[in-house]
Amino acid sequence: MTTPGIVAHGVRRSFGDVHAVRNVTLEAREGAVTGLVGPNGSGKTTLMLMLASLLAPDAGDLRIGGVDPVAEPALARGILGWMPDALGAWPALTARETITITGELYGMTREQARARAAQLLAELGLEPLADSPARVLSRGQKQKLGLARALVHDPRVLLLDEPASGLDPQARIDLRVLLRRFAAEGCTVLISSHVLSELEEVIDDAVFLVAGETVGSDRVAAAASRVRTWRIRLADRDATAAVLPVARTLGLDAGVLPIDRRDVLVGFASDADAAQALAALIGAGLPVAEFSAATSMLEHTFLDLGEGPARGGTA
Ligand SMILES: Nc1ncnc2c1ncn2[C@@H]1O[C@H](COP(=O)(O)OP(=O)(O)OP(=O)(O)O)[C@@H](O)[C@H]1O
Repeated sequence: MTTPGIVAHGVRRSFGDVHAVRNVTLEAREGAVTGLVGPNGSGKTTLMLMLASLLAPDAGDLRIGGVDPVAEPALARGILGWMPDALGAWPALTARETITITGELYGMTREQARARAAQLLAELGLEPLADSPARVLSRGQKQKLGLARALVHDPRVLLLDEPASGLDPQARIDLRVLLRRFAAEGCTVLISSHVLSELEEVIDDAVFLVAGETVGSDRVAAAASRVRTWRIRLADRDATAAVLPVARTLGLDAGVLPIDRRDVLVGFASDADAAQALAALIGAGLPVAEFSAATSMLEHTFLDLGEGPARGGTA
């Protein structure tokens, strides 16, 4: 395999009787952000560790920027940046020292590493904490330091395990901008997250992992195309009063339409059907104040693949 970006083929890894990764085949393109989506315990971290050359697979092939992380871990580590879900770093070192030493471990001179640390501290908004020991940083600040560490040697491939957990809304937006810029420069990003709505805003592609196995594209397409629920709200009445005119206009039985707070919920098989229904409601003179999908496409697909998600919250 010589394809740049990230490639995994038939990858397996067990811990005793636990088959953490049973059969993973995926490709994450260069110049794109790929989301790794799966429920708790589905094998995401195990897979990331193997890609990061920190855990050997029992079977299968891996390539990071064309390099085999099993056969050539040092070469692979020069290409990839790895951000684990929790920063396991030296608590007594300051943020600046942490980044500088990491840079030196990647072969930079002290001067180069210091300059890079100053640049990353500024870019990630960590300057006010640059000289505080890592142990006093909040969870979100530690996440930023973990990201700085992953970026220190200017990697071409970025592996991020739950990078947004603990970040405030502004920091999440900054992370999104940074990842998009990284991809626009031709790099490869693989990112796992439980916050599907957020992931959807940053990714180009998604890979679904269920019980240690990547889900094939036809199964994903089938899940994505199943009936999806939409929220409909009328401006001049509450949901109980809206059910009847909405159902009548759409030719549905009012008795079977669920209500959620101020919204009437209606299932549509496709975006085209939803668009047609919206046109019908407006055509009937109903004051439609809201007409939106109740779940993001990613969440909808994930739910339909038969697993419960960790919705909305962070890990
Ligand atoms: N070192 C280990 N020893 C034994 N079992 C392990 C080890 N690491 C992971 N596992 C098991 O492998 C499975 C996959 O774990 P993994 O951490 O890869 O899942 P995950 O998808 O990252 O989960 P989460 O979303 O909760 O972070 C789980 O059943 C876990 O208990």
